[in-house]
Amino acid sequence: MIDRTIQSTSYTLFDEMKEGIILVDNHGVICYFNKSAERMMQKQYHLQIDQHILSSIPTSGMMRVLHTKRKEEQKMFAISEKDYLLISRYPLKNKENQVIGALAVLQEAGQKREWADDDNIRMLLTLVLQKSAEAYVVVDELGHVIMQNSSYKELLSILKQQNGCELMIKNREEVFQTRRDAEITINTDASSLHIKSTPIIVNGILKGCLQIIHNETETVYLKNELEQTKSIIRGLEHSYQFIDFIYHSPFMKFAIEQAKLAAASKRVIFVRGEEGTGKFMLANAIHNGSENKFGLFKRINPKRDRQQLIKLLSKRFGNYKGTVYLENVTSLSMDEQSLLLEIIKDFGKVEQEYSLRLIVSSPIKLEKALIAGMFIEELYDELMKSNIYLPPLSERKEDIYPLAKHFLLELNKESGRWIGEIDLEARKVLEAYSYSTNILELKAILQLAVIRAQEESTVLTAEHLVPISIKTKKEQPMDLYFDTDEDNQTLSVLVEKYEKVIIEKTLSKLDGNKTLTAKTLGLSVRNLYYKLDKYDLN
Ligand SMILES: Nc1ncnc2c1ncn2[C@@H]1O[C@H](COP(=O)(O)OP(=O)(O)OP(=O)(O)O)[C@@H](O)[C@H]1O
Repeated sequence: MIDRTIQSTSYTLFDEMKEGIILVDNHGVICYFNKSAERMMQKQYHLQIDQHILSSIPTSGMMRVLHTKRKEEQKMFAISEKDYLLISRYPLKNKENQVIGALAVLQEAGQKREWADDDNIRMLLTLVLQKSAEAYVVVDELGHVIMQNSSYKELLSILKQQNGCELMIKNREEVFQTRRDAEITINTDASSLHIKSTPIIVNGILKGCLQIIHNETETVYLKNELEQTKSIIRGLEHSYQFIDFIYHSPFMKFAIEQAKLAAASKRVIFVRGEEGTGKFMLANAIHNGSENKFGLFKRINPKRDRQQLIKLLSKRFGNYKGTVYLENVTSLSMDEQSLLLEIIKDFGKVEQEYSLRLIVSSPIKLEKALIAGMFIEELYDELMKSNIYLPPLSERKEDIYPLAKHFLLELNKESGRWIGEIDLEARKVLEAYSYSTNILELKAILQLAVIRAQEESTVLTAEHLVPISIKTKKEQPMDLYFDTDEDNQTLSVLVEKYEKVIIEKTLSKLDGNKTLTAKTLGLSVRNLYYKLDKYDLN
């Protein structure tokens, strides 16, 4: 029970207060409430002395305070959907610290505010919008601007240039019609703006629209930068200059001179040459020697890079500021050839301004395809107008030795060896060899030779050039176990015997490497396996 003296002195005081006061005993029974409390509560609740607080206010927190013995300050309490009270509740304790009741102090918190009508909220919103890096504009249902932030104002000049204001209105009208979010992106070479419009609906009524403009120009710029950097890195991996070419032959000298001239012109260039003669290397050097050198160098193999090929043939590389290297032109279908012909003709037109540089190559003699009716004659004529021929190593033997020395140096660097010399016999062997894949094969042979050479070797000898030694030996009398005078042996038996010994010897010389053995003997790996099985050499 609440002390009677407290009661009498407090009640007179409480009656005068504008705050509402409600007092309950330790059981939660209402002992007192002042006029302010009655007035504040009457919209929803009916307070009555000697009634339990939960009968008057079912959601009251007084029982909790009695139980926890802890005060609660400035808690929001809803009287109706719009009206709120701020309530502080205090446990009342006697001298023995026993809870004898609880006191609630009620203050009016006012009405729940309408977003747009309330100055404070408007101020708060404006502050948030102003601080945002995104550009915002809020318009009412008639399209009048209610709020806009500084980022939006900054973007206005770009928006105006790009027809952006009209597009924003269109986007907003779509929102008004559908009452759903709508988005649009405005892209130009210089900038990219993404606009998102959201309806503002209050109590089911459309009040306006919030438009957020995200300036992606910087992102796009950074993306482009990244692409360019990547392309430069990619380029560096396979980047060639004219000075990287090793040659002594007049043929190559002529080809390089032609290529330098071609790099300075805008013509479509056709590079001809057998496999591994340096067509890619030359195309890349032309790119790096041209004004397109900062653009990407795209290599398109018609069989592998279908999408890129389609892009090229449908002229979607129009303003591409790099070089497209289309290799293996003979593998294009006739339809594709005629599209390519159209593009090449376009390049020839004076009025046609192509920033793209196009280099086409073919590893086989086009004449063969032409005679077989597999190549469009007009395309052949067009290509041949500016063709550069890279001869096979057999036609420029004087290049073999300097090339071999060059690759040897590279291999030394890679493997930490020092084979600085190629002896005379090895040189002769290298120069006499008939390379089927030209410089590619020369490189492979030297690679293997370095592996085979002793750790401390400083001179490359013919002994190290295994595949070549064998091929050369094939032309000369061979030190194989083979006797054609043997009686009672048919030719096929003799051939098989001979074949078996050759495979066995080659395999052992190549340290059991089946791929190289197959390559050296001109067999497919599958065929070699078949023969190994047949002669029980596994
Ligand atoms: N004159 C040269 N000097 C130095 N290296 C060369 C020379 N010619 C070619 N190479 C090298 O030989 C290898 C084969 O060259 P590339 O790939 O350019 O030949 P390709 O004719 O394009 O071959 P494919 O017909 O297989 O496409 C490359 O590693 C290249 O760097």
